[in-house]
Amino acid sequence: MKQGLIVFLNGTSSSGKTSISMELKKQKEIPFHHLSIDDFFGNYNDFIDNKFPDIEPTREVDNVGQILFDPIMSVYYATIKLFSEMGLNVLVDTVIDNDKRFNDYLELLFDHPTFFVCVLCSKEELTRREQLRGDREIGLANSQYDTIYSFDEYDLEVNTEELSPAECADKILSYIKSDQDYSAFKKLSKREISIS
Ligand SMILES: Nc1ncnc2c1ncn2[C@@H]1O[C@H](COP(=O)(O)OP(=O)(O)OP(=O)(O)O)[C@@H](O)[C@H]1O
Repeated sequence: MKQGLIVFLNGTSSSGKTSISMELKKQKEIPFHHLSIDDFFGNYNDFIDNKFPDIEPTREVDNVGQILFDPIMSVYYATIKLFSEMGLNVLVDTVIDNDKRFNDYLELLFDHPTFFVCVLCSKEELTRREQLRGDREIGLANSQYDTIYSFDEYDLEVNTEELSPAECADKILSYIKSDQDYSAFKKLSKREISIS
């Protein structure tokens, strides 16, 4: 049995990853599961932000985020891998916002078919979308920009300022159906992590 294809959508917040994922899920030719990091953190955002609506904590803990963050990421990684092992195609909707995270993904996916897609958008348009959405901090995408778009290898690039989500999804599907290789991820190397 073949491993499931991992379509890895890399782009800043508001670049359009979820919108493309929804279009890919809508079509029935190639079935996909959508694995969004936002869904994995959904229940825990208040803890991470230190907001406790009901009962106030009686002790201070500095690294609440860290205590929860790493285990949640591990569950996310394990789910991507498990789905692919089960022969299910997955849409990985996340942000690679630091080098350690990138190294984790490289280690996790090096022996799985990984289609690395750059979901690109200009800084001006990202800010415009943040203002329209109202549910993302203004400037978040710009603060992530240089790190997230620092990779020089992709199998495919989609520009969400020029193409609608449906057109981006079509481009991704055409690539998959063309039976071209998924080689970008394998060409990337682990990054040096500086310990300060
Ligand atoms: N191709 C596109 N053209 C125009 N607007 C778009 C396009 N793709 C997404 N948008 C708009 O941009 C906003 C963010 O889209 P979306 O939620 O898909 O981004 P995202 O990358 O998943 O963001 P996040 O990582 O913050 O969850 C939405 O308001 C959406 O309607």
